[in-house]
Amino acid sequence: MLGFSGNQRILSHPDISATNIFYFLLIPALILWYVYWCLSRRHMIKLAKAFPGPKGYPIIGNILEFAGSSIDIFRTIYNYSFQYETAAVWIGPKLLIFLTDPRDVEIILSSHVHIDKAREYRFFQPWLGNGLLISTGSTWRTHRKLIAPTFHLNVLKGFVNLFNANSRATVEKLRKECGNTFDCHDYMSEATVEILLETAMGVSKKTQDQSGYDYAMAVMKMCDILHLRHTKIWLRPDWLFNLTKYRKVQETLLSTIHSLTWKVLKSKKDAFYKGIRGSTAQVPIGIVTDKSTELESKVLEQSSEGGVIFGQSVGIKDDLDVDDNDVGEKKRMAFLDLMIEASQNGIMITDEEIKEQVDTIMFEGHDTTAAASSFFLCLMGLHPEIQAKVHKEMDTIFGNSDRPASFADTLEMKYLERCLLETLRLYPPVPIIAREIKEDIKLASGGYTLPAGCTLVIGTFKIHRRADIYPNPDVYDPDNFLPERTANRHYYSFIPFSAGPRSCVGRKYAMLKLKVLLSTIMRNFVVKSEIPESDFQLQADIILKRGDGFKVRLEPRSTN
Ligand code: HEM
Repeated sequence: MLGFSGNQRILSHPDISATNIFYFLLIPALILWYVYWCLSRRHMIKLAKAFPGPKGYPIIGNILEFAGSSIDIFRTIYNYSFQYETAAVWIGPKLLIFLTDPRDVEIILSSHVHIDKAREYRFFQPWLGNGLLISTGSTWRTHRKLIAPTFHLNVLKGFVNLFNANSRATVEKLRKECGNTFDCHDYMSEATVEILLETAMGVSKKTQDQSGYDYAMAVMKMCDILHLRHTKIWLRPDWLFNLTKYRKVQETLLSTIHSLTWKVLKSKKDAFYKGIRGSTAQVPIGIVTDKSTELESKVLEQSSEGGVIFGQSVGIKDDLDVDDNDVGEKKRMAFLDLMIEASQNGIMITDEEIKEQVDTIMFEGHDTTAAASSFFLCLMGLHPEIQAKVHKEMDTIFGNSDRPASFADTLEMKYLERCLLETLRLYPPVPIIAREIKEDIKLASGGYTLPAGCTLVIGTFKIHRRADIYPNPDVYDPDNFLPERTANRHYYSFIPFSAGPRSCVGRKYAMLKLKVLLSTIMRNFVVKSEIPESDFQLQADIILKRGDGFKVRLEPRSTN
């Protein structure tokens, strides 16, 4: 009673309100928390101090420099990369360490331990669930083992007819744009979504009442929201994000995206129960290409010996390069066929988990290749002399024939492949890779040690433009990928598909599909482009794109 009346007296005192008491206690509590927080991070702060990097303000660090649009942020980071090869940057309490030395990158990417994605990937969770891109630990290991063989070259060869059919359909759509200046990215996005549906997912694009275009647009807008959450600190906590308009927009976009994934899954399961295996998409008459040739077998033989296939994986063998003998007949299935078969045969994978993997492959498999092919076309338009060599190669392989490209033809597209690799060097669709570092790691360069608890950012874009690795690093020069030039380069100095155990599972799929799609386009058109590379407005919202659009003009090729 006494206490109650005492409290009452204090609270009714004109100068001591409940609010005053709250602030009176809050301030020391905050100071105590800050001191505790600093003490608990002493080790990280000490190791971070050894790194070079831009000076920041107390508490907020360098946050103000990363507050602009995605184009501004990209420019800030790129400009800093000239000042600092390795840099520590504080975004409020968060420590980011940027690496651009291939020797340091190798330590991280080749490791089977440092495979955890940065916390920022959690923003993908409502969309991709626990799919391959963001999962970790035993879930990731089990699913990676299941999924990697579905992108083996022997599976991919079976997709060539569908790659051709869809590439021809794209050419017919593009024909209507002849003479106009237009953004080719929309066409590339639609094509890459539809190709994925018909190949890796094995369903006909015609069974979807929603077009690949709507899906691609929803994915693009979802990436915008995720990018906002990465760069605007107030959108990071879920409870604050949920109060904003973006939450509602995200829900609508995810409903478009997930409705396609569920439809794909249902359609594939229906086919499975009817005993249908393989893609249900029809290959138009006249598209079917020749079976294996001598050249094909020779190159495949080389590939199983040393991973020599599609230039970018020279000398390194990973889980996509398993020998034919390691992959039993049963396992040689396309992605979704295998997922469904596995779930029916007692392998513990639920429908929800399959759906998360479908979402992951659909996202990773379309937006990346759409960006790569759009950059490729812009660069062709800007370099007529290089384009002429691509045309010459096409004429040498196909003559005057308009036959579809066979797998063996793609192996002969050596110059086009070099142009593609050079495009991925200058404009890697995934411009950075981020990891959560759980233990201190000694780096190879500069005597630095990465502190446990930091977020590591591998600057692929900058690594690809290091003057000590690539002479004239900003110049588009496909000869950078001549065998004699690649032979002496550090393997981790070209990592558009990442590398090591968490490398891109779809890299061979991507290269084969891009070769068929781009060769079909190049056989039919001359590409023109007026905006010089120095005026490209690069923006890195998850996938590297041009903020100003991928503007090109097409003219029909007279030889066809
Ligand atoms: C030019 C095209 C592509 C590029 C440049 C690319 C690049 C990458 C990169 C850099 C990563 C690692 C990301 C990270 O660690 O944060 C990655 C992972 C991944 N990519 Fe690709 N990708 C491409 C095409 C594809 C395709 C066509 C597919 C599937 C059909 C695919 C499926 C995946 C998956 C599932 C992962 C996660 C792998 C794992 O964590 O185990 N990608 N990709």
